[in-house]
Amino acid sequence: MSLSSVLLKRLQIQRRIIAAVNVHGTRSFTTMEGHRPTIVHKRSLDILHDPWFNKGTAFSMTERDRLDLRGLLPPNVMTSEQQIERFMADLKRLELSARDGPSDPNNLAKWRILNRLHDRNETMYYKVLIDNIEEYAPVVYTPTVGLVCQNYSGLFRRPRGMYFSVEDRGEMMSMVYNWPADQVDMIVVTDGSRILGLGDLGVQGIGIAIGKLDLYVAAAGINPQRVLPVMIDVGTNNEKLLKDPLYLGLQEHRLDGEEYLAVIDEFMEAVFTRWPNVIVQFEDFQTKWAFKLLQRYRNDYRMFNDDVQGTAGVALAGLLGAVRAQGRPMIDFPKMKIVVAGAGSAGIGVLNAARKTMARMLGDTEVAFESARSQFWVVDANGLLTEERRIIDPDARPFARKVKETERQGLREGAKLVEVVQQVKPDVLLGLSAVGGLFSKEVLEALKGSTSTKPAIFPMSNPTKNAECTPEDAFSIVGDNIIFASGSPFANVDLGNGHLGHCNQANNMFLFPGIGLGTLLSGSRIVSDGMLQAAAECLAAYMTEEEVLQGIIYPSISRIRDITKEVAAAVIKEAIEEDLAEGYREMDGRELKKFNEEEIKSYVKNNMWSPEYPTLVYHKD
Ligand SMILES: NC(=O)C1=CN([C@@H]2O[C@H](COP(=O)(O)OP(=O)(O)OC[C@H]3O[C@@H](n4cnc5c(N)ncnc54)[C@H](O)[C@@H]3O)[C@@H](O)[C@H]2O)C=CC1
Ligand SMILES: CC(=O)C(=O)O
Ligand SMILES: [Mg+2]
Repeated sequence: MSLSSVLLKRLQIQRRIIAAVNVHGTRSFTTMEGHRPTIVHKRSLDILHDPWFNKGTAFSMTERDRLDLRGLLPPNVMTSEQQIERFMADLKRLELSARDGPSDPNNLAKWRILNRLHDRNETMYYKVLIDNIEEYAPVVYTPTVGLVCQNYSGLFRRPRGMYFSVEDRGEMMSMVYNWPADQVDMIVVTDGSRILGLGDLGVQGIGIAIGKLDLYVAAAGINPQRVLPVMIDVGTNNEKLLKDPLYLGLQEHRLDGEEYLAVIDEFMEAVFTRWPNVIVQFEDFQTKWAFKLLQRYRNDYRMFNDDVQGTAGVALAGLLGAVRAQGRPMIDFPKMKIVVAGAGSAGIGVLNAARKTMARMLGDTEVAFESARSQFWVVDANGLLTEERRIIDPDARPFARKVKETERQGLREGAKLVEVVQQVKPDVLLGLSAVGGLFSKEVLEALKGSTSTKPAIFPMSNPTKNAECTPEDAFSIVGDNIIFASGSPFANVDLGNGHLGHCNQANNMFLFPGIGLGTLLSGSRIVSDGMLQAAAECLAAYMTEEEVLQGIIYPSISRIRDITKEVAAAVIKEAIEEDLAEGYREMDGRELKKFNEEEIKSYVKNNMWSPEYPTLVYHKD
């Protein structure tokens, strides 16, 4: 063979590799692509400073030669296992030095160490997170992420994600091209106006978008090169931040009305123009805007609101679990008496979903829908919500109790939570109020009068300090025979009789990653109500009868990758049934529609990214 034909042959091979990589993106889906190398367009220090490609001391000698890395790393080549061993020893050192167990400053220090790893080597970061998800989800996600957001100005080192501000009006369409990835699958966007139960944290809310996307990678196997955390800075109404000289965001009051909508509209148009297949998750927008934005965009864009829709599905799964845990059939759900404390985006989302499900079980008629309404008592900052309330948020209005009903029950407009619990004797007491300790000793004492054989207590507010009660209080005051599920994680409680009181975590993390992944892989242009319902039902059915009877109504977080896979498959199946599935990449919509349940599950599994180092090959731009 002549030299020119050898060169030609090489060029052809190289083109084939590049074509394959262009189809599949720069980082391999290991399960789909085996050991196909990844083509990179940089070398030397640029590689080491790029967390997407960096492997640190794990670069092999041949790779070091190929990528001009010789001399830039210590000579000892390590395996990824050795690297993680070294890293974990560093992380664990904190625990050894904390005599009184993990405290807040300790968790912040852990977040810092993990964040530094995230900055320098993404593959290793996600391997650590996935392999130790139970231990570190509470650090990268709730509760510690709340503390991180509160302290973000001090913790900020390297930027992550994109920031769009009021000052960028008219520029967003071009700004999106500053992001280096040609493909983005998942955006989590916040305006920082209601971060967990911590209120308006302005630009510092970016931390929650980062934390949610960490779960997208760890639980749903979304490729970390294709996620984008976004902060839309329209100012803040947090007076402390407005005066703080170290604050990183715009120091002006929040934009409102049409001007605010114009900024969000511009952002949506820009991201969907550059990445038409992206999914946008709205996160922690104040209630005032959460519903309006959802209605504005949900029929035209691939988007959903996690606090309204994700939380609704997770709570619904828990409510159905609570029925099963009493040994009753699911069909008894419409008989449950439910007191909800909190009528914000999360509370109203849950109420709507639960009412619709009850109505469906009762025959799906208007009469059924009306009758389901009477199973709910809503208590907000002004007490029991009735039709006598002078100003009612339109989204909460359908849940205002009728005056006559209220009188019959010995209640009245504005009645206190404790009175409502005393009179109603509910099966479920659910908190989405963001008020820590709201389920006080008196409220829990009142719940002892519940007509349920196993009352359910759901203090769902985040982070931990905002939980409406602790499991210790719930079990010690109401008794051992309860179901407990909180938004942030708590350790199981020693009941002192050889038994443990099980603490479930009722958090939308069990749904949003699967909703996002399922929508992505189905290729549906919208996130339909049916897809969300399918996700909730999948979570509700995930726990076995035996587990549920023991009060275990949600999976342990160690199973989050598995439940996410199941949820994603359920979402795809529903998208197919609703004729919404258009396919994803090489998977044509028509092909997808032929899949049976098992085939859908393996399709999901095969498309989940795993943190393994690909072999890197340099190619000039
Ligand atoms: N576990 C989970 O997956 C989720 C938990 N959440 C949590 O839910 C909480 C609320 O979120 P949003 O609804 O968006 O907030 P929001 O601020 O819009 O709503 C709070 C609601 O609580 C009510 N409230 C305030 N004080 C009260 C009191 N003393 N008694 C009864 N109600 C009272 C307010 O009137 C309002 O209706 C936050 O802590 C958030 O972290 C939100 C989404 C998901
Ligand atoms: C979990 C969550 O989304 C929240 O607390 O806002
Ligand atoms: Mg949220």
